Amino acid sequence: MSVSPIFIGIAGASASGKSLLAGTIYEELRNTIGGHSIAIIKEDSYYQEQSDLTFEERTAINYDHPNAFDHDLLIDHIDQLHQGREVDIPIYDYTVHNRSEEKRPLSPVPVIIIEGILILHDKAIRKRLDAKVFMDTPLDVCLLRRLRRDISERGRTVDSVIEQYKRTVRPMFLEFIEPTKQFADIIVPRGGKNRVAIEMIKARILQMLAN
Ligand SMILES: Nc1ncnc2c1ncn2[C@@H]1O[C@H](COP(=O)(O)OP(=O)(O)O)[C@@H](O)[C@H]1O
Ligand SMILES: Nc1ccn([C@@H]2O[C@H](COP(=O)(O)O)[C@@H](O)[C@H]2O)c(=O)n1
Repeated sequence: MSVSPIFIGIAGASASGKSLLAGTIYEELRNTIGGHSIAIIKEDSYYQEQSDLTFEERTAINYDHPNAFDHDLLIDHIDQLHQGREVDIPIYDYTVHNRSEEKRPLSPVPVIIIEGILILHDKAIRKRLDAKVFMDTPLDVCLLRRLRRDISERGRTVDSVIEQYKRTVRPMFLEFIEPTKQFADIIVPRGGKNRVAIEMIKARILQMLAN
């Protein structure tokens, strides 16, 4: 019998703790429902393919605008998984601002967490989610965390992180990301280590699985 997954969406500013929250729920639920019962999809995997552009051209792109994502492909993958079919998820490489050659096959599993800055922006995605979470972490905290992470993990410099923050990250957060808080079922203050929020989301997932 094929599985029709439950989809949980986690949105919020860059470096607000979406990946940490998703990873924590994943690790802790694995112990309860089994490792083959839960998976994470990153919206970042669906940044537009842009091999036709030079590295300099790709560096100049606004990666915080909804148009930077191929949401149609993400929607198609959600629907395929919903129908019990395996999908090939692109793998994104931030250091070159492009998809890599490889893909990650994902079979339908009972619980799929989808996390990304604009996961609640698109109505067509929202209506496919069974629960919607928004990380409400203060922007100054996000900037400090992003600075550290992007330098150690995404090949960036202090100057490039600050320049990008002023040019796109902050303005696009205010224009496109923060307004999606209204669509959330659960708003998580402080970030990915909020224990009460983690327990509540896990309990809700287990309840949905039982029904
Ligand atoms: N509550 C927290 N306390 C300390 N560090 C955190 C916390 N939440 C996230 N981080 C760190 O901040 C960085 C960004 O978090 P991440 O979960 O990757 O954010 P997002 O997925 O929203 O971009 C990571 O290095 C992560 O380990
Ligand atoms: N080539 C890229 C692609 C994306 N970004 C930034 O990533 C942020 C979203 O990812 P999070 O894990 O931080 O939620 C987004 O704010 C983009 O600015 C990038 O810097 N380079």
